[in-house]
Amino acid sequence: MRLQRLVSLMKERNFDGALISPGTNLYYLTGLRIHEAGERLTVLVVSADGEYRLLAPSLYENVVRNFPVTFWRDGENPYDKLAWILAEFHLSDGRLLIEDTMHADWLMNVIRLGPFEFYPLSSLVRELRMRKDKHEIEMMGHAAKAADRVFDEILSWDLVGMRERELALKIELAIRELSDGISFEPIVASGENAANPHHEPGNRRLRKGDMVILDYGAKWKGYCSDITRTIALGRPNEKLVEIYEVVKEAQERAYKAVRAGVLARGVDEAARETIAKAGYGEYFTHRTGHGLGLDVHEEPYIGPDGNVVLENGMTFTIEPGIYVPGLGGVRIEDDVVVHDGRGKRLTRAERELIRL
Ligand SMILES: CSCC[C@H](N)C(=O)N1CCC[C@H]1C(=O)O
Repeated sequence: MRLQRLVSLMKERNFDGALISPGTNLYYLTGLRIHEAGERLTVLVVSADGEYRLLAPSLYENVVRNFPVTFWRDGENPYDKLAWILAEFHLSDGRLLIEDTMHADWLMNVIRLGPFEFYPLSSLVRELRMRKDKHEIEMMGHAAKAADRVFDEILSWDLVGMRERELALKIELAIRELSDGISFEPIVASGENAANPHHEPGNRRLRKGDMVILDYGAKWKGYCSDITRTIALGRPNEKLVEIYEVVKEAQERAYKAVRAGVLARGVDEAARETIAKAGYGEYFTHRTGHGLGLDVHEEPYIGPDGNVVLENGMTFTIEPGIYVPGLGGVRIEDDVVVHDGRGKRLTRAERELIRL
């Protein structure tokens, strides 16, 4: 059980306890899918002795079953109950791991409960989550397939004249039809807007001559995909067509650089060098990729500072891009798993330039 693996790591690294609020770590460790209950304190308490208990609002009485839990009702002070659980688990001081995304006001109340030293939970859980098991990779495969299928659908739509935000909504609906939901709000960046890697889709209408960046992802049983394709409408500027080929080459070289045993930054270097040699180094303004799993951005990060040694079972994106202000941009992204010592693409949509 994953919670037991966390407890072993806690013992090994001299942590006394952990407080885990709802999110992907709680889901990963327990299988509990608890939606954020806003301001109502919800937290899993884990001790290095292997005891654990969820403290949750009574709203969840019908949701949390077969799991050790203490409920609190509106009108009660949940921090009194948290203090009792901590006392029961002999956690009156010491080194506590805290979920990185815990609300600051919850944390401020926790701080008052004892002379604890706080550490980010991610410092331990990242080591577990970075290495995916067979089941997780299978789920990511499903999420990636859904993304590929959505791309094929997009190609059948009448894109010229559509507003970026309309297309983003259509993409979102198509993803929801084929999967459990979106990994993040789709990016549709057309024409000169494509020079912004995180462009928020707006009212601009797609027109002939545009290069359009489409970046979106699907979820399957909590696991994310994340794909980017750049397509041409009509006949775009020749410079952008040249840029497309450079980005495609950079993406392929980075993909080929994936090996178990190499540093993540080696993969980044392969993409960065290709783009720099073609003269566009200053226009590649972000890392080459990021780990992918229950979160759309997680370890291992594939950037110039990526010091994780790649291993079988690690999953991440490879997504170099070139962004020229006033002209536009190109990004090509696939999801990759390290399998049998090498990279294997999970997303397989067409990578040659498609002209519609
Ligand atoms: C979660 S929104 C961005 C999704 C996108 N695929 C992405 O991860 N990136 C786009 C530009 C670089 C990269 C990033 O690191 O943010």
